[in-house]
Amino acid sequence: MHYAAFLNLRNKACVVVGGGTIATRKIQKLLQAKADVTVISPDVHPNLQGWIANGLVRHLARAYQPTDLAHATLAFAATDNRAVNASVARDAAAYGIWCNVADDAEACDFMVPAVHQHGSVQIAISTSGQSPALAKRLREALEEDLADGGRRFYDLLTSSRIDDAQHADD
Ligand SMILES: C[C@@]1(CC(=O)O)c2cc3[nH]c(cc4nc(cc5[nH]c(cc(n2)[C@H]1CCC(=O)O)[C@@](C)(CC(=O)O)[C@@H]5CCC(=O)O)C(CC(=O)O)=C4CCC(=O)O)c(CCC(=O)O)c3CC(=O)O
Ligand SMILES: NC(=O)C1=CN([C@@H]2O[C@H](COP(=O)(O)OP(=O)(O)OC[C@H]3O[C@@H](n4cnc5c(N)ncnc54)[C@H](O)[C@@H]3O)[C@@H](O)[C@H]2O)C=CC1
Repeated sequence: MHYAAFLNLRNKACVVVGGGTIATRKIQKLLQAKADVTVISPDVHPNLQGWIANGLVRHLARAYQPTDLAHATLAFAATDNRAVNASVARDAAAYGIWCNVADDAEACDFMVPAVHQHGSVQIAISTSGQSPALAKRLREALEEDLADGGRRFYDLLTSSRIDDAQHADD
């Protein structure tokens, strides 16, 4: 079982290796958290290109080098090359920083959950890395229910309140 936590990444140096679809998804969430993002990749996804042009993301347009992690707080290995991702994870460990590895749940120091957000409330869903597609489906089911009035979700909250009250009487 992993330890669930919400990170304050404001102004923290986050280095993302790889600039494709998955890197772009991770970076979108990092920008929402006001992290200081550097992406290292010879080419980048069009959305990422826009953020780079707007000065929201720093881009090193080349292949990864081990010293790229020297001043990072967190590392994200998100290339389409397993060996490169494994090197990023190894180098991060040598620098004593935590690494998310997009193609290897076992190698992750931390994993990114599926998140439903409403204002300052966030509901994060993880399957402990066992089924990311299920985490996504659960988030979508929650969002569909909430868009439809949230009856199932509120029923669940109410029933757990009753359980809590019963336990309090024990
Ligand atoms: C361990 C983890 C590491 C990490 O990335 O943090 C990881 C790992 C892997 N994902 C893989 C596949 C897919 N992942 C998704 C989607 C999401 N994956 C996310 C998180 C995580 N994915 C972490 C565990 C989270 C947990 O605990 O459950 C989400 C929740 C968050 C996010 O990425 O932002 C986001 C949904 C966001 C949302 O919509 O809410 C989809 C569907 C899609 O993309 O539409 C597919 C195709 C699935 C299919 O086709 O079945 C593979 C195989 C890759 C390969 O070999 O090709 C690996 C590698 C492995 O499993 O070892
Ligand atoms: N964790 C997750 O949620 C998911 C993970 N994946 C995994 O993520 C990996 C990446 O997927 P996509 O983003 O769709 O691939 P993609 O092909 O869109 O992007 C790969 C990126 O890696 C870059 N790259 C390749 N070698 C590099 C190097 N040596 N240094 C720096 N950058 C390098 C490329 O320039 C490209 O920008 C896939 O291989 C897959 O295994 C796939 C689906 C979901």
